[in-house]
Amino acid sequence: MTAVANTAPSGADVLLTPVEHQQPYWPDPGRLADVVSTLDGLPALVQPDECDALRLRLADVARGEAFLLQGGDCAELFASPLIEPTRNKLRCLADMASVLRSGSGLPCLTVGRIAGQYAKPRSSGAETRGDRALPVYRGDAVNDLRFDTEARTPDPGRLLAAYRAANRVLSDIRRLRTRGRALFADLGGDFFTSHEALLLPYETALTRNDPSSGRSYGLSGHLLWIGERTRQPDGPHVALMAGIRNPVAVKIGPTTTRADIAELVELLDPHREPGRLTFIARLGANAVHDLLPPLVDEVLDRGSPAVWVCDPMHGNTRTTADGIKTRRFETIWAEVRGFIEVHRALGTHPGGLHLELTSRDVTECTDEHGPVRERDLARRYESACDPRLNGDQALELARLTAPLLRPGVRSGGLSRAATTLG
Ligand SMILES: O=C[C@H](O)[C@H](O)COP(=O)(O)O
Ligand SMILES: C=C(OP(=O)(O)O)C(=O)O
Repeated sequence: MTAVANTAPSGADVLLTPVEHQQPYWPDPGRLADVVSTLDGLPALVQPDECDALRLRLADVARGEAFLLQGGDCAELFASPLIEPTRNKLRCLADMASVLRSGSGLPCLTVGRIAGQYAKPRSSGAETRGDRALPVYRGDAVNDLRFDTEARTPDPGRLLAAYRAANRVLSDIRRLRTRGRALFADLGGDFFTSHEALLLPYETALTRNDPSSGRSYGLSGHLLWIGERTRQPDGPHVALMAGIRNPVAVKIGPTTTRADIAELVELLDPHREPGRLTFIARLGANAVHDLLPPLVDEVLDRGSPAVWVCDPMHGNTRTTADGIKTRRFETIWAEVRGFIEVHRALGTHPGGLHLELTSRDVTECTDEHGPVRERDLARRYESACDPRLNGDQALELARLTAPLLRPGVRSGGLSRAATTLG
């Protein structure tokens, strides 16, 4: 497959030209080619059998026999005083998983937005401060958050730095697995990585053939997802994910149609394999009741066993009068509740949560009944991109969600899919 890589036109045009498929303009195509060839020669970050193991665990979720907790940073950073130790990230997910498990009676599968979440799709190519416009920050794998021209210029060398950073985090996870028995017991015995497969040159370089099965795997992470902005059925991201054997997910926003869902199912899971495909709905608290049912229905009509996960973050972002991007805890919770209600009404399984969160005591999302009001946001706003739940908010969301998972039909989606398949 040919990776799409945008190269810069010239000068200020870089700021103004819309980018294709969310690929940054790399000003030095020769350097990009060198980096890709270096990445081609580096060892895979994860192994095919680990991806297969996750697919099997996700099949349990597809059958309604487990719940998925997927969470972590909006944008991981290479290095910064704000960087959170891997152990703390895993502990936060482990605490949530314990609460979800004991409250719901279901096993909880934990997957981090971790060890690869270094690239961000953006709504605009430029960020303007005062009278100065620069390329927007697209994640540490592309450019630097600092607002100056050099820092914001996409640098292909950062793709190699992303590989090294992911490798370091994976080493941390492996070390914790050996030494942190209690931590891994709370995580559910195992832990998997995931990120948005956004940067095509990077993801293509880490797509490898597995000699034992003869199949291709995306070996930059266990679960790779396609974002809401790059989920076009005829786009390069869907084509790349269609060609790999990993479990894959697709984020779906409010403009998603039944026809989109139908095409995505055919392209990404033609064999209707439980655990292969996950839809991550991020529809917004106000829209979930109206928009989700026809999409779930289309999945059922297709005989697809796709897992349904709720991302209550990305459909509920707002900007304060002071220009701070935030989300209300109450609205996040309302979307989770709506998502579960829709699935209960349809007899399908509300399979999981996908959250931007941190164990750190940040003030990025407001909570009307907790300590973070709008006036507090600037106090400890550390995210490089979107607002995350802090440790207390994340645990509270798990506490509220768990009891709603207990009653109800647990195998609706798959059993209706099986019936349709005859
Ligand atoms: O995390 C997701 C996206 O990258 C983010 O929501 C885009 O934010 P923007 O609208 O500020 O570009
Ligand atoms: C960009 C993201 O989400 P979405 O594609 O749903 O906007 C994300 O989860 O980082």
